Amino acid sequence: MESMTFVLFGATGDLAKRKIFSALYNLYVDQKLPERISIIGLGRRQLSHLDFQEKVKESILTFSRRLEHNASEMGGFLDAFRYSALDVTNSEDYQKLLQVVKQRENELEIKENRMFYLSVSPEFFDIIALNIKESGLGRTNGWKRLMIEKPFGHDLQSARELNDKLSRAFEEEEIYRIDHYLGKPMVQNLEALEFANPVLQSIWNQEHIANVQITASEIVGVEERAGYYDQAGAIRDMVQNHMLQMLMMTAMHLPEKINASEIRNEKRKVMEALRKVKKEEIQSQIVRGQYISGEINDQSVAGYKEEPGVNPSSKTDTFVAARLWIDNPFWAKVPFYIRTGKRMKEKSTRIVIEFKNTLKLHYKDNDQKVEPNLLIIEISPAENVSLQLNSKNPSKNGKIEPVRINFSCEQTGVGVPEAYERLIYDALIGDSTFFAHWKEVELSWEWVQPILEAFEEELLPLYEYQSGSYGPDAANSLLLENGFKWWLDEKIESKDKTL
Ligand SMILES: NC(=O)C1=CN([C@@H]2O[C@H](COP(=O)(O)OP(=O)(O)OC[C@H]3O[C@@H](n4cnc5c(N)ncnc54)[C@H](OP(=O)(O)O)[C@@H]3O)[C@@H](O)[C@H]2O)C=CC1
Ligand SMILES: O=C1O[C@H](COP(=O)(O)O)[C@@H](O)[C@H](O)[C@H]1O
Repeated sequence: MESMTFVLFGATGDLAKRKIFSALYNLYVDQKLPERISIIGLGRRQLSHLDFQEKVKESILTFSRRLEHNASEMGGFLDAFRYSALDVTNSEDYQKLLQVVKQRENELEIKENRMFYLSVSPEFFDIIALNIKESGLGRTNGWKRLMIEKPFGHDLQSARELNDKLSRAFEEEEIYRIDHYLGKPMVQNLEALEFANPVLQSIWNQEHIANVQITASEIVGVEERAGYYDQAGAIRDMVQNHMLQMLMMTAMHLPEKINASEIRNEKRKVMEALRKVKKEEIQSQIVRGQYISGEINDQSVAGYKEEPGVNPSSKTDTFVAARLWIDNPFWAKVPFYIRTGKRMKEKSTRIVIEFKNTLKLHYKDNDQKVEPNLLIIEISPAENVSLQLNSKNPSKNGKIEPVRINFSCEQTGVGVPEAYERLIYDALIGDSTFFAHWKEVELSWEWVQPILEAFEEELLPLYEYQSGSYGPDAANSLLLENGFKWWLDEKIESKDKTL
């Protein structure tokens, strides 16, 4: 790999501490960083290089997936780090930064390849890009790249404005928009699952599939992020990005060639075919909810409005479910259901593909209930693929019962790279397959925009749901109306109450 400089804005922040330093360290230990790399951390506070290196070390000891550390390896890694105090709004600080970058490039004989990682509040994304351009940091005779965290905009207009500003300093192919769900091994595996298995490929369409269900449920509540979350809600925090990315990865068509631009092209086509929800139809296609107090794992937890920092009369959605239709020949009659929520019964991200149940007809004259075949892709915390088939149970007089066949794909553990490692590595080698292209982001905002407006205009109810439940009952009705149910939910919980 070519030598380079990695400039980290927000190096004193939470994300750097919990994810980025460990990811870089693990890449270093796995020999996936260039031999010569200069890593420059930035933040407003004053820190010496040594203090900063000590902070990096502490983060790694606390958060790295590795349990054992070799002292000389750690020393070699920390040696790459320098710290420079910089206020992102102060253009003179970028001149100082340029000098530090150049000095290290000279010392280490590093090519002018520069990666800029923005792990700071999104309000700073545009000013930083502008200053990178104007200071000369972006004028290199190597490559330059920008890695950018979410959220990318607050709505369609702000996302477009941000993109316009970024594109004055960086070309689209130089921008790596992180969606950490695209770094999850099983999301990356979706592509192979379909395309590398002709048996699945041949039935991955509306002729054989009855519906697709994508769930991302969380046990945690809003935690310490009320300031951000109360303005965002589940629709911006999860649906606009992670849920729609999972939908694109599931529904995209096999490209002629499997490479970044072809895959992103196919994903874009899915979004272009995604039927827009008209405002007057939103109430019948979208369900929103907010958690109230309840019990999770035998612990009482507070309701959303009682959480620190949340407006006590907040109407923010902490749960969203939706029925979506993709108007193309592959998926025309297949409903896609998505749901995501905080303070739900379990932490589970999964995709369930329900196949059409033609067997019902054969068994209609006897008492036999035949369940449909399911393909269950568990993304996290378990990573697994299983197939639900039907089989005779000899101990029950040959009664036909569903059985699950597991193809264990467990990819966790100390030896397996985490999402941030995969994504940072891909960006370092210039592979943008698992980053969100601007077109995907824009089309996602276009789909979400009328829903945001309907929420603001109170065009649909905000259902309460108890913490520790599967969300409001109305989310079950979305499926029941088409004769389906959410698979893998143990039972349907209490009746809904509107706020
Ligand atoms: N934390 C997480 O788990 C996740 C975070 N993200 C995203 O990552 C980004 C960073 O989040 P997070 O680390 O949690 O945020 P923090 O608030 O913990 O850190 C913010 C960082 O920005 C720096 N900073 C703030 N103001 C300035 C300024 N004027 N000039 C220079 N530096 C400044 C701070 O440094 P100092 O105080 O020294 O100035 C600090 O290093 C955000 O976009 C967030 O949405 C995305 C997914 C998950
Ligand atoms: O981006 C986000 O994702 C997390 C959930 O991520 P996961 O990897 O734990 O499934 C969510 O908690 C957070 O609100 C959101 O900003």
